[in-house]
Amino acid sequence: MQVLDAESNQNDSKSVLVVFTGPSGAGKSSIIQKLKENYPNRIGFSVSHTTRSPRPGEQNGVEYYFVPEEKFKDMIENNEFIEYANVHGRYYGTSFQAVETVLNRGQLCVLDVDVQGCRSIRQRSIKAIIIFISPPSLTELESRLRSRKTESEADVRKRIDDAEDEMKTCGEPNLYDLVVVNDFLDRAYNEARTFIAEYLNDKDQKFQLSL
Ligand SMILES: Nc1ncnc2c1ncn2[C@@H]1O[C@H](COP(=O)(O)OP(=O)(O)OP(=O)(O)O)[C@@H](O)[C@H]1O
Repeated sequence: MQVLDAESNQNDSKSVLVVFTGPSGAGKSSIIQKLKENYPNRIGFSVSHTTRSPRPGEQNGVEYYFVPEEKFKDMIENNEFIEYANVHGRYYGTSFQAVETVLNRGQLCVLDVDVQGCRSIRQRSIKAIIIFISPPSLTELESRLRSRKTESEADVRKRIDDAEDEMKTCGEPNLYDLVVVNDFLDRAYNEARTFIAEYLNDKDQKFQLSL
């Protein structure tokens, strides 16, 4: 995985936006975590904007850029977001600027985005690799969510319901570059990693976010 190992040589430090998506509990964070562990200097994360209030200890520009709703809406109007969502009345978004900051460091910018966000990325013709992480089955997904013990019973049910719809998007043409079934974590991780490395090997030009 030479191209993923490249650290110091500027010419080898190719950058690309890598988007992971898929149902809650499918294993996106687990796979991203392994990429980060194995390629600590190659993987970067952009700082998102949000209208929610900072929690104790959170700093503006570190965990998030904390902005008033008016400012967030101005940014939407000005097309400054690659994707954004309103979750329980609070806005969250990934700005072009934040992603470019990571890409300009010669890093891969890794995002975890919902299916709607992926559609937005495709509609805007943003150059990105989009990888859908699929659970082996909904039964296995449910079992993993329960074992994680981070959700209430109602939240688990909601996630399983949403997962059924999200899984249907796997068959949509031109939405995802790769669908990885996360049966065994190491195998799924290797499949995603190999795909990214091959993409980087293919593209000689410096990565440009906009067409
Ligand atoms: N291949 C696997 N086999 C068994 N368990 C797994 C596998 N991959 C991940 N898990 C476990 O399943 C649970 C869900 O994984 P993870 O938190 O990575 O999902 P996620 O897609 O990031 O979810 P969310 O979108 O809710 O953050 C975790 O407890 C994780 O340790």
